[in-house]
Amino acid sequence: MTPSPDLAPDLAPGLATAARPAPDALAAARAEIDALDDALHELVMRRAEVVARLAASRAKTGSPLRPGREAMILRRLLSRHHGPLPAEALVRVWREILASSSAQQGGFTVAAYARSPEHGRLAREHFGSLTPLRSLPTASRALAAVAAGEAQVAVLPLPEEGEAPEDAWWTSLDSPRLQVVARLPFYAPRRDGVPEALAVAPGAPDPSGADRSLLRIEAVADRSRAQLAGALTAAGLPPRLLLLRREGGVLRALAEVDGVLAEGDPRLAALAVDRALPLGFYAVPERGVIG
Ligand SMILES: O=C(O)C(=O)C[C@]1(C(=O)O)C=C[C@@H](O)C=C1
Repeated sequence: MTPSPDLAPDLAPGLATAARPAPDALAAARAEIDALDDALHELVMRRAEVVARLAASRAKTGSPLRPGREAMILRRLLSRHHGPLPAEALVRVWREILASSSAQQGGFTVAAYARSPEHGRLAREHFGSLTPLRSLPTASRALAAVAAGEAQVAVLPLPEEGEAPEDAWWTSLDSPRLQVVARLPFYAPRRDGVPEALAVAPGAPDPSGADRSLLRIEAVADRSRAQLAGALTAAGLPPRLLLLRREGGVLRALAEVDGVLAEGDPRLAALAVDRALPLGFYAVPERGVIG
């Protein structure tokens, strides 16, 4: 006779015991989880109250959104993180907390030029699942939404060598009015081949302690990549990356340099080019350990 499915565990009692904890062990684990959830919930509510007090005080001026401070918080938590919870899950939880914390201080809308679905997902994951997100068909429309105050931050694809002219948003970024303030994703150990994005917002970002800046260079006379890199290095700004575009007799380059670079920096005066405009900076993303 074939045993009924209900009777099957009795035929392999060892297996049934291993798969299911004894009822009292299950109840005890759940009671412990309930107590921990209550403790976590208390702390999350207390955190939101501190943010509300900060918002009500005049201690903070400027944008509610502070990507540099957020990066410092995440780096600190990642450096103390251990145990079975994946670091990516920790970051996802805190991205939601930080996004709602910014929203608590006045609310914000993201304008994303989602060139691919992955770009849209990057914006959503970074700025939280509850944040209003407008998906716009071009980079210039996303930037215009921020310039008009309809959105507080634009998410745009990371610049690439040889991109289409309409995608090369950095060539016309109206800095220092709008500046690059973050690079997305902030934490991504397993993102090989997945695109990255930059966030652009009004005004200057806060330094995070480990930052990289973007600098737009214009030169009327043609220069080779090596000549431009040499000029930057001679001015104390060795480029980590240099994108070049030649359009209408003007050479435009985008240099990525270590540290914080802002208008008035003496290294800019030492730079032998026609025009050099800092476009903002971002916290160096944490790439974590792959595995
Ligand atoms: O530190 C601040 O300025 C805050 O507003 C607090 C807080 C946070 O929740 O920790 C919220 C939003 C900012 O983007 C960064 C940090």
